[in-house]
Amino acid sequence: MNKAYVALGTNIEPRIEYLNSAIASLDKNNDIAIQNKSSIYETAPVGYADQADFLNMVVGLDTSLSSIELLDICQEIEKQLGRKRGIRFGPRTIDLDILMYNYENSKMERLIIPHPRMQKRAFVLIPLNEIAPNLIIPSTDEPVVDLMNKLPESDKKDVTKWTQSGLAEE
Ligand SMILES: Nc1ncnc2c1ncn2[C@@H]1O[C@H](COP(=O)(O)OP(=O)(O)OP(=O)(O)O)[C@@H](O)[C@H]1O
Ligand SMILES: Nc1nc2c(c(=O)[nH]1)N=C(CO)CN2
Repeated sequence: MNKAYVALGTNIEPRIEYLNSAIASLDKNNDIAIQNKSSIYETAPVGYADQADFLNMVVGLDTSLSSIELLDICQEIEKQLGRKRGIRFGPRTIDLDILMYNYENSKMERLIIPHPRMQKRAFVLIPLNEIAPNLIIPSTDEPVVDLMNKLPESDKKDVTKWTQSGLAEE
């Protein structure tokens, strides 16, 4: 069995429905078993500022799929949920990024693991830290908690827990 971490992001309404549908689609795949889920965070857009806030979260899963087969499933779910490719880093109904696959450190044409931008992203490291603080990221040899603590305060403050009621928790 292989262990993978997948980051989910959405900034087109209904954001919560897109997250829930993507997780349900992953979980109903016979070759995937979701083991843990982070809280959902509301996050300011990074990379391309002129767009709506995102909801982000991370799931940990066990899978018998290879990393490329898992990427195919993630891209299929993106397609089913109406993701259109447009502006780089721009708005999307759902984005599924493979952060880690076992302790692989590999670059293929379609897939780079660990995800090349994860170490700098508060919207990835804060939820990942909730479910896997001690996970070592091979390209850096550092655990998630240390990478998260090194993020600038200004990035961390743009990531707040999201609740259905709309009342922020932190
Ligand atoms: N670890 C990875 N997870 C998902 N896609 C990846 C990964 N590494 C490389 N890719 C490739 O990146 C391509 C572009 O992905 P995508 O359009 O989701 O990028 P993006 O969401 O705009 O940016 P980012 O990857 O920074 O979140 C995909 O077609 C996929 O083949
Ligand atoms: N806050 C936030 N910003 C982003 C996100 C995301 O998921 N959350 N995804 C992006 C796609 O690459 C670009 N910018």
